[in-house]
Amino acid sequence: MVSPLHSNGRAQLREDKAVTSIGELAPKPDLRPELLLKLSGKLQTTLELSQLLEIFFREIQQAVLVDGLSYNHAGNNILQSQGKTSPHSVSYRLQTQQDYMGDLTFHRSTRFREHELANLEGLLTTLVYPMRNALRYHEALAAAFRDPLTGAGNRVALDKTLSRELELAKRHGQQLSVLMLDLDYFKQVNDQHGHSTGDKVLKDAADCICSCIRQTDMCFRYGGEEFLVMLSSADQSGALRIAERIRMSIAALIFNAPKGELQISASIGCATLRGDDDRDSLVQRADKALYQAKHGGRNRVISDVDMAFSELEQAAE
Ligand SMILES: Nc1nc2c(ncn2[C@@H]2O[C@H](COP(=O)(O)OP(=O)(O)OP(=O)(O)O)[C@@H](O)[C@H]2O)c(=O)[nH]1
Repeated sequence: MVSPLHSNGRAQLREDKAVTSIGELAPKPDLRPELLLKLSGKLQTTLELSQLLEIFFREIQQAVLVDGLSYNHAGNNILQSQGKTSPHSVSYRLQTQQDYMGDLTFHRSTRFREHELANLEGLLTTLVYPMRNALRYHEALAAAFRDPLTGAGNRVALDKTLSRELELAKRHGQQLSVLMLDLDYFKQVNDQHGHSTGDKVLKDAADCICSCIRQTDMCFRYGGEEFLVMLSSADQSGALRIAERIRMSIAALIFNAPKGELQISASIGCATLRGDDDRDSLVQRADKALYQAKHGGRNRVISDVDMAFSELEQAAE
């Protein structure tokens, strides 16, 4: 089903018009069956959402000239666009009886005429099922890279992402920092409050970390109660600031466990990319700093630079 959402220009007439099928909209589409057949065939050649939108945007130009196309699926955090935005736009919601498949907006410098809107609606019917398949593929891929308990990235995602980001940071001379974070005395949480409370604590700690970082940063579950946070474009002082914010936010969490209120803390090791680093050396320095934070009493942040200083001091003694 394709439902008009909102629009401007002449298409404004359609605002709030609830439709249950294309057939209810007047006028009827004026599209060559061969065009629809060809478009349908091309849309079935890919499961990649961006490619699907690219094909759709390119092929519909034969029937209706459009400057740009944007696609938004808030639930899946997807926002994609083709071409350019223009003053006039018309939006449609794509859905079947079972699935919501996002909102699509067409942009143009001139108003859409009624027969063009009817044609767009006709063209959109070819997109519904390929879009559903592309979304399922997208969700399956996302699930393969996500830790099911916490929603953080898993180790597979970490391996892929960190190598890529490290290469990019080096090539563009940008900063990159990582935080290695471990919840303190987590075994006691499980032992005293039960495993399901432990699971809840892990999930809330991951949410808490994500709420302290930017959208371009990423949080991965590294192991049981250990997380790695990748901070793009963050130098040492920026990374320390974020680490401290995370530490304080986790310490402020209050859990209503069956045996009463429970609070937790986290120790964090922080390392910033150096010229001679590879993925392993960067992570190892963050891990070493985390070890220091644990041995320094826990609930604290230690950076690789602090660690280097204390090693120098020890050597001088
Ligand atoms: N509930 C729950 N517990 C987990 C999960 N993964 C690992 N754990 C537990 O996390 C605990 C980690 O314990 P330790 O490695 O001794 O660390 P700790 O008690 O946090 O002590 P420090 O790190 O030294 O502060 C173990 O009891 C694991 O069973 C999980 O997915 N859910």
